[in-house]
Amino acid sequence: MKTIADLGDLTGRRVLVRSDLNVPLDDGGAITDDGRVRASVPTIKELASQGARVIVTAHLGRPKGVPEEKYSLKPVASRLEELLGQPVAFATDTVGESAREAVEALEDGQVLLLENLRFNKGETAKTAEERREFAEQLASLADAYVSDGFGVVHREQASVFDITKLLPSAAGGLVQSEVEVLRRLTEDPQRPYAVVLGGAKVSDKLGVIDNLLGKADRLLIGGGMVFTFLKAQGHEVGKSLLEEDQLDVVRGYLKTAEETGVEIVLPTDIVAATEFSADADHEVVPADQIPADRMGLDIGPDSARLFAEKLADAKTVFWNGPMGAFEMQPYAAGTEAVARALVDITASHGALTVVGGGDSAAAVRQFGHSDDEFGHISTGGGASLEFLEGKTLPGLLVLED
Ligand SMILES: Nc1ncnc2c1ncn2[C@@H]1O[C@H](COP(=O)(O)OP(=O)(O)OP(=O)(O)O)[C@@H](O)[C@H]1O
Ligand SMILES: O=C(O)[C@H](O)COP(=O)(O)O
Repeated sequence: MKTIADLGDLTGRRVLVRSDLNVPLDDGGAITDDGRVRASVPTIKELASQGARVIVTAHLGRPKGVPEEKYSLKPVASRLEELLGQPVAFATDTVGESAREAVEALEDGQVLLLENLRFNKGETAKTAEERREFAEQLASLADAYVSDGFGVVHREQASVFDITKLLPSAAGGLVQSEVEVLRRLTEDPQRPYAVVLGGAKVSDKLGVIDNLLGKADRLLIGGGMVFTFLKAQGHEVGKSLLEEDQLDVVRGYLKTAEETGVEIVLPTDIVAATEFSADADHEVVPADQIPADRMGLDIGPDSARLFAEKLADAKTVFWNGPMGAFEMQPYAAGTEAVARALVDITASHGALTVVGGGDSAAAVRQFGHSDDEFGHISTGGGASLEFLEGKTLPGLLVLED
C-alpha cells in the first residue's frame, strides 16, 4: 500500500484525511465511547506535524443524504480538539461555502473537520456516475488524500473510493496497522478458531456468514441476528429483530454448516422484553418459546455459560457485534459474558482475540476492560468482517501501489 511517505513533502499542502469517527452517542448527543476518535489522532497529528493543512472528513450514523442535526459531527470536533491538544476548526457543511472558507483560512499545521459526509447524497450513491460530482467537489478542497478510516474501507463511497482517482492518495497509519493485525487471522489462524457474531446490522452481517463457514471452526450467534436463525428453525420470535427475506438463506447456512462440520452455536435462552426500553418488563425464556408480544434483547444466562464454554479452548477468536442491547443494563449480561470469556482466554493461553466494531469496542470498555486485555480492538465492524472473509475491499484496493 502507498503510505504517507509516498506523498512527499507535505508542508503547506492541503491534505484531506478520511477518518472513521462514527462514534456512539447517547440521547443527549454526548459521545459514549471515543475509541474511534482516539484511533484517528496519530495520523492527524503526524500530518499536522509535517506542516500539512489537515482537512478531516468522516460520517456519523446513516443519514439519508440530507443534513440532520442528530448526526452532526460537531460534538466530535470538540472531542478531537481535546485529544489532539490543538484547535480544530469546524465547517458546518462538507463541500459548500463554510467548508471552502474554512479550508481557505487553514494555516500550515492546522486542523479542520468537515460536517458529516453523508449529509450529501453523492457520498453513498450506488453508481460512480452519481458519486462523481461530490467526489470532485471534495477533491477540489485538497492537494492530497489520506485514507485512515479503516471502518469504512469496505464501502465503495465517494470519500473512500472515488476520491483516490482524483488526488495523490495514500493509506494512513491506522489502516496500515489494522490490516497487519487482521492478516494474522486470515493467514493460517491457530485452531480452534471461533467467530462470535451479534449486533443490529443484521442484513449486513448475515451475508458474511457464508464465507466464514469455510474458515472458522465454530460460529457463535447472538444479538439481533439470532432471531432470523430461530425463525428459520421454525420457532416464533415475537417482536424481535427479523430479516424475513433472509430465512431461506439462513436455512442454507445451517445446512452447509452441518455438511462441513462447522459448529453453529445458537442461544438456548433469551431475555425477552415487552419493548425496547430499560424499564420494560422482561424475563428469561427458552429460545424456542419467545412470547408473541415480546422482543429478544439479550441472550439468556444459560446461553452466556454455553458461549463461554465454547470459547474456552479457542486459540483464535474474532468477535463482532454485541450479544444484546448492552447499552441498557438489563440486557448487558450476555455481551459482558463474551467479553469476559475473551479476556480469560487471552490471559490463560495467549489466544489471539480480536474485537471488531464501534459498538462492540464500546461495550468492552463499558464493562471496564482495557484494550490491552484483548489481542486487538479493531475500529472496523463490517470492514473487519469483510476483511476476514477474504474479500477484496474497495477502499484498500485503490491504495495499492
Ligand atoms: N437483540 C437485539 N435487538 C436489538 N438491538 C440489538 C440486539 N442485540 C444487539 N443490539 C444492538 O446492536 C447494536 C450494535 O450493532 P452493530 O451491528 O452496529 O455492532 P458493531 O459491529 O459493533 O458496530 P459497527 O458496525 O457500528 O462498527 C447495539 O446498539 C445494540 O444495542
Ligand atoms: O460503524 C461502522 O462499521 C463504520 O463506521 C461504517 O458505517 P456504515 O456501516 O454505516 O457504513
